[in-house]
Amino acid sequence: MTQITDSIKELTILQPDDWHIHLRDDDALATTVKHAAASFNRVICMPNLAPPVKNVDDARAYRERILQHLQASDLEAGRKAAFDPRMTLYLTNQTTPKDIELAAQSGIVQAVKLYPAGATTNSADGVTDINACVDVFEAMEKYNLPLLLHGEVTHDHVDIFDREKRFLEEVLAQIIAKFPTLRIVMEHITTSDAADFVLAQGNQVAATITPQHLMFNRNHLLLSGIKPHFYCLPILKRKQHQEVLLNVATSGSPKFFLGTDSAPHATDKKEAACGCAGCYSSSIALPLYATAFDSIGKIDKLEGFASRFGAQFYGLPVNENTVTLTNNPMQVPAGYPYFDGQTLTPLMAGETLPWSIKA
Ligand SMILES: NC(=O)N[C@@H](CC(=O)O)C(=O)O
Ligand SMILES: [Zn+2]
Ligand SMILES: [Zn+2]
Repeated sequence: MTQITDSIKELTILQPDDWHIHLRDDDALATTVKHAAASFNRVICMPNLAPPVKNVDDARAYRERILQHLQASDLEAGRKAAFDPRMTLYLTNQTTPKDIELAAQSGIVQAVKLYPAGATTNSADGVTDINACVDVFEAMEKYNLPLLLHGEVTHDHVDIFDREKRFLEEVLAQIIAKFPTLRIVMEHITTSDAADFVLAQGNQVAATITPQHLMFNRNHLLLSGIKPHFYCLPILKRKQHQEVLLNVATSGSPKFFLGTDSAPHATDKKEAACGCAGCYSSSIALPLYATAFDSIGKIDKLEGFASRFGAQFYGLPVNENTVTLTNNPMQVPAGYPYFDGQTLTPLMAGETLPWSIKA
């Protein structure tokens, strides 16, 4: 499907899906849904609302709120029909096998998300003891519902840059050993350790990769003044890790696929003495990924990563419509209007990207 024409530098690929996005709720949806639906067909909506999406009823109600904003938006009819928010349940210490059974039968819940308690934004209700989840993991195996992981340990004494690596050894390896057929996605991987770990497992274990972890490293966050819009969790790592992530994302391995982790926080919540974690990228995600892939001459690998491998992992058909990216530069907006008069600052605000979406 990938068509590259050297002279005009255009790339037409099957419509991508975003397998990890935060749309938030209520008034925030007026901004986030429009941006997501402009680029993606299926999106996996993360459940870390306050309160979280804990069961099928919550998921169904949240999905309805999302779809209402889609109808209210100015999208043309074709895109409306294709946009399909897929829901996740937030795993808590109280989640039961029955919740899993109902989720699997619902037709709208695509996966279950595990946040170690305290690991990231709105994770206070997350799991405190993985051993208490045994019957739930068994049910997920039985009903073939994947487990999505925010893969970081949370002990105070573990350095922030080591938390993902420690999770692989101390938590993920145990889960895989006990539940060998459970399908697992390590979300937003940030290290060569995670890439190697995922590669060493069977096909039931995969990973998503964000645009920021492909394009940036901790120098971008911390050198020449702290840059709050590069702050997300898991935190950006060393350049060596960035390079490995870019290599595996462009390798053609179906274990790695697109998940933006687009995580909106109003500008004044990011540019603050105690700034929130999360990069907003959904509106410019395709130009960002195209720029990252093209930076090492691998733009031809974008379609697999963005439009095929995620669907394949989740057992869904690939999309039928296409999107064309062009090597015409675009300027990233300085900000977007957000609810209650706030603004939202995207990743790379005000900067120029070499790739854009063809109208
Ligand atoms: N990635 C982030 O830094 N933040 C996400 C939560 C998450 O995905 O960990 C958010 O919801 O803000
Ligand atoms: Zn996370
Ligand atoms: Zn996330």
